[in-house]
Amino acid sequence: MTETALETRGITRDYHVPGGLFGRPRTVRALKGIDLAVERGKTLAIVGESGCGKSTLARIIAMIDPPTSGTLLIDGKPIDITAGRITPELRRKVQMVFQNPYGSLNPRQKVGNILTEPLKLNTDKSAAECRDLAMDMLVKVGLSHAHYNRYPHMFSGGQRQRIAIARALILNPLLLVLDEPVSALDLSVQAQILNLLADLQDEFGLTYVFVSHDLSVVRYIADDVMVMYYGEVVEHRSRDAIFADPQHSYTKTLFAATPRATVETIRARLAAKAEAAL
Ligand SMILES: Nc1ncnc2c1ncn2[C@@H]1O[C@H](COP(=O)(O)OP(=O)(O)OP(=O)(O)O)[C@@H](O)[C@H]1O
Repeated sequence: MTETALETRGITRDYHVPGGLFGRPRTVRALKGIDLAVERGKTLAIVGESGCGKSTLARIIAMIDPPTSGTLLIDGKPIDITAGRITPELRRKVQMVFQNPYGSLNPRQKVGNILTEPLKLNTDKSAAECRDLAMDMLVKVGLSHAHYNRYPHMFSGGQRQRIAIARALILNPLLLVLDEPVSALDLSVQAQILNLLADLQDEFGLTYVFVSHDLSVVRYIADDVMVMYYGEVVEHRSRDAIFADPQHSYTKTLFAATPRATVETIRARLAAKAEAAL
């Protein structure tokens, strides 16, 4: 195990766009040489406007898509993402949580199956052991054993995202790539999921790459913040430094254009709710 859970060196990604009726085929360079490193147990937030390349980078880090050039290193080892080269052991180390908890869970599978399937496919644990691990994980993400035999449609958005997080954690990964994991949720539910992610990070020593366009969320969850603009990194510093004194003109514009509720507001609402319930 290395101290650097994730590193990228000069990652680029081109998309080939076929020509339309009048246009010629062209190549879009979505990532223009991304260098980053994330220490074990830390959270790197990636921010930037729509289309700057956040999701493209997230999918490369999660080994879902290959880069056009450059190197991805997981736990210090360079990864070859071409078909068939990712071993189950490597696949296990990086898991992804998506924005939409409604679309990312198979509606035909019970929660128990959703959680035990990765264990059955990737480990040689018995059915009973898989079931016990899934039950434990349900409790760790704030659900209960009674949820094991229910279907995803029987849950709220926040609960579904808890199931998606449980599925991501069941194989004991090193790194979670979270692509806008709370942006489809109500503000108070967002705060609950962010608190859960923070608790799980402490408990399991997880490393997070957290993609978000919401700076109040980033301020709450991140250790470091990387700002992207048209496929390039324009600023990458500690959260406190970047929020106190953004250096790049694009970062300044981005931060100035964010009148969203702060996490302090979310927290205050949660506290008020809890008080009201007493
Ligand atoms: N499959 C694709 N084919 C062609 N171009 C693509 C494809 N996927 C992404 N792109 C382009 O690559 C660039 C980066 O897109 P990407 O989705 O990574 O950005 P993003 O920052 O995640 O945006 P959003 O916040 O809207 O998801 C954009 O110009 C986008 O149009």
